[in-house]
Amino acid sequence: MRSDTVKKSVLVAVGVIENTEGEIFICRRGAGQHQANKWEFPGGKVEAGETVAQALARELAEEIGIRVTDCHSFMRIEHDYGDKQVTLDIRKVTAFTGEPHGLEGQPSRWVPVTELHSYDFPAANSPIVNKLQTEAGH
Ligand SMILES: Nc1nc2c([nH]c(=O)n2[C@@H]2O[C@H](COP(=O)(O)OP(=O)(O)OP(=O)(O)O)[C@@H](O)[C@H]2O)c(=O)[nH]1
Ligand SMILES: [Mg+2]
Repeated sequence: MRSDTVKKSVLVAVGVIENTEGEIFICRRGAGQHQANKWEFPGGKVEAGETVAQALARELAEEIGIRVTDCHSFMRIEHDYGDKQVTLDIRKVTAFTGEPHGLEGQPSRWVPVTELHSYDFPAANSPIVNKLQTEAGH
């Protein structure tokens, strides 16, 4: 890449959705997607004119059919995959209506925080899993 070329980062709204048992909802990415077949926290790209909170609400309605009623900032991660640079703005979703399920045919499940490390997530996600485990006292 030429040294005067500035790589453009894709801003992504990501939801760490927690239930009352302290489990986290994760989905599996599709075979044709970037970071194919990895597990992820649901979310997607922030579109022009949207705030991160609006994008998160839209993505979680579209992908897993819930309505977010309470969330707060959890962390922000910049990561360069080489083929793509992403900025993940991660929000912890602590209240919602509806029961999350994969509306786009993607596998999904609730996972105890202590088991998250055994799932194959994109490399950018490691700090998220580490912070969740630290917060849970593990
Ligand atoms: N949703 C989500 N995206 C992630 C995570 N970790 C991570 O690196 N990403 C990256 O963020 C980027 C955008 O996410 P996305 O593919 O869900 O975007 P989207 O829902 O708008 O998808 P689309 O392009 O199929 O419409 C992808 O390059 C993906 O690899 C994660 O935990 N959740
Ligand atoms: Mg998505």
